[in-house]
Amino acid sequence: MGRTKEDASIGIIGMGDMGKMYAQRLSDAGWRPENFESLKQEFASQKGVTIFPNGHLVSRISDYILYSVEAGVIDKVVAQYGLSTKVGAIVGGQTSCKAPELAAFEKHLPSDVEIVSCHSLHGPKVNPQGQPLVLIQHRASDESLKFVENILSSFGSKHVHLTGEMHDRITADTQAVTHAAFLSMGTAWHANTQFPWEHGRWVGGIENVKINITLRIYSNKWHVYAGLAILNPAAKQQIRQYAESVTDLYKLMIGGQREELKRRVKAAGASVFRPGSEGQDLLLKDEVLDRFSLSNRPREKAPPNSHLSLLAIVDCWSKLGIVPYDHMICSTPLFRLWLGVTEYLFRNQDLLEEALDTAIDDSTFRSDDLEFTFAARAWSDCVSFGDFESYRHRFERIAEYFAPRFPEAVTLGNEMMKTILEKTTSNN
Ligand SMILES: NC(=O)C1=CN([C@@H]2O[C@H](COP(=O)(O)OP(=O)(O)OC[C@H]3O[C@@H](n4cnc5c(N)ncnc54)[C@H](OP(=O)(O)O)[C@@H]3O)[C@@H](O)[C@H]2O)C=CC1
Ligand SMILES: O=C(O)C(=O)Cc1ccc(O)cc1
Repeated sequence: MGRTKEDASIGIIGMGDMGKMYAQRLSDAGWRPENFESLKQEFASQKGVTIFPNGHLVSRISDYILYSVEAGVIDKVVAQYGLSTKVGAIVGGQTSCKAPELAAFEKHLPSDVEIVSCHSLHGPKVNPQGQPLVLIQHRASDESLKFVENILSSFGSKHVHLTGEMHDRITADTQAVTHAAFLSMGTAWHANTQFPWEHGRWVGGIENVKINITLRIYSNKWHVYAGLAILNPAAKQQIRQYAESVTDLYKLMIGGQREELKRRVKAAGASVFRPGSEGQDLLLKDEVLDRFSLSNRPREKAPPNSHLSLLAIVDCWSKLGIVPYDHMICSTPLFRLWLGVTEYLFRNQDLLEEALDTAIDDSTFRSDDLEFTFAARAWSDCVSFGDFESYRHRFERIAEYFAPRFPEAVTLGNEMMKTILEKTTSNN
């Protein structure tokens, strides 16, 4: 078709956080994205960006059109603008779950339109340099794939080529279950009316990661997490298994079944953290993690914690036959942190023994773990029922509780991510 990136016109439909990030980065590189009227002001000084009042005007003049809207409305939005797509253009989407996105493209786009979708595996505030960027050549020539790769090359991201189906399976393993764990932590703290940074029980590196990531998620938009969990069929099963693992381990803890608990957790650990990996560097180290505390309490020795959330993720991975290291190439920053803290616990035999003995002998964490168990099951039900409104309600109620600390948590969380990400690239 003879398109070159120099004279290509790039259209973005959905100028939210991700759409704006793409617009800024693509225009820096000399292309033109667009959107609607209210953004004119914001982008007035950004060279190469034209804001249009609607997706029809974007679609009819663009060579590559990227839908960056909420996953739950993708069908409606493509139905709305799809027929205005320029003849012979390429269309893609940025939603976090590809099955509904690709189905919407197939259903509503004219047959001369090619489809190359994408997914930046990080949030809008993370530098895309070196982060994974999934590309899906769904209905397109090799030449058109190259054209899109060329356009997005200015991000400096690592291109990962997958089918839509592979993408959804991997992101269910990496994203959906990770979010379920942190959402459950926030729910449990809220249920016990705790702000964890105000307690001596949650000090130290692992706890800093738990608190900062939980607040980071709740300070974000609910629909991002709801969409990628509810619309991805593989996610339901993963999240359900996580809730079952939490419940089973909690029952062993309150039943005082020390030997059975140790046997089960260690067997799961052996299948996830394969023998022979002992000599390898840990993804995260305590001196790094210790720096990022929301608490102004003096740093004491971290008190023992049962770490139910971490024991359960390893049990869950083991039950589903998931080896999380296999997904590093397609991992998000949060997943790498989550794997990092889990590995930190499981590759330190003393720490793991201490957590397991604490779970049996020390009742300090019982009520927290009880609420965590309820929370994991409730999030799993919410996702299984496919209920966006109740997801939104649960999410926003808890977000409101933590909101006063968001500004501080986001600043600290960004710093923590930046430092830790330098040490945990997706190559690890
Ligand atoms: N945030 C993140 O960390 C990441 C998000 N994603 C995915 O990217 C997509 C966008 O997410 P994000 O930018 O965070 O969410 P936002 O809510 O910030 O952006 C979504 C945007 O789509 C717009 N929109 C909805 N319907 C239409 C329409 N008919 N015409 C034009 N615009 C429309 C919304 O406008 P309005 O507000 O006016 O309704 C909003 O600006 C989602 O599918 C998400 O899953 C992918 C990677 C990371
Ligand atoms: O890193 C994470 O898991 C995030 O929460 C940010 C995020 C959210 C949605 C995506 O589709 C990709 C990245």
